[in-house]
Amino acid sequence: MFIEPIRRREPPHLRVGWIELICGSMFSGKTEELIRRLNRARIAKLNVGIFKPSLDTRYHAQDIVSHNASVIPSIPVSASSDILSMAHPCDVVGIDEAQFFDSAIIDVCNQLANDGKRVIVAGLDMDFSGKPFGCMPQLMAVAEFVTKVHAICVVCGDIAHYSYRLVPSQERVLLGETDSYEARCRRCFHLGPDAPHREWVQE
Ligand SMILES: Nc1ncnc2c1ncn2[C@@H]1O[C@H](COP(=O)(O)OP(=O)(O)O)[C@@H](O)[C@H]1O
Ligand SMILES: Cc1cn([C@H]2C[C@H](O)[C@@H](COP(=O)(O)O)O2)c(=O)[nH]c1=O
Ligand SMILES: [Zn+2]
Repeated sequence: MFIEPIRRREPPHLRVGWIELICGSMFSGKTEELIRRLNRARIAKLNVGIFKPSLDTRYHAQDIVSHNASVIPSIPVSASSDILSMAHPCDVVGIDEAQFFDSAIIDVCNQLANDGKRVIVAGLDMDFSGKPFGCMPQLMAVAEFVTKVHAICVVCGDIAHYSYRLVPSQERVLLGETDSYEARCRRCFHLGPDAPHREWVQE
């Protein structure tokens, strides 16, 4: 488990900020981990701002919702630069689905951290074809802390770090959940549509 660096209450001009990145495949627990860290910051009575790309309307237009139904309210933004002005009063800034943001998100995160804020970003590190997704490689490079979380392969039960797409679209952006994607390990990702899904074992 990630142990948060202590957020001391220095005067704003003395604060040191940083970037934490939470990455992994779909269903790996990125959003749960983001919500966990943000809730702890709220318990510490810090001013927390939470943002997501407005195109992510999958579960809810405004809230961030995990596959396990944890929820936290957020502000949907269409351009990453919108976060800069809105996050001005915040001590802690949470950003979900970072892979969907434009490349300016890297400067935005750096500016927020340079301004003394704790910036916690979650996003998919690879798309459905196994290629690095958008701004994620650059965010990994500039973050002080990177946490890679893993799902469970729904074919064989091993650790999964790929998001296998079940539908024929080749568009990079295709919102969905278990209707359109499966978490798969390296071996089962390459088995394609004929992968033999393990049956439930009853003891
Ligand atoms: N194949 C899977 N592996 C692990 N967790 C899964 C899987 N399928 C569904 N889940 C559920 O998804 C939850 C994680 O959801 P979430 O935090 O939204 O993940 P992410 O943001 O990485 O897509 C898990 O706690 C679990 O309840
Ligand atoms: C692999 C992949 C995923 N997406 C979409 C599908 C979901 O709407 C989000 C990922 O959400 P999660 O919180 O990580 O489960 O991204 C996509 O558009 N393209 C892809 O290649
Ligand atoms: Zn597998």
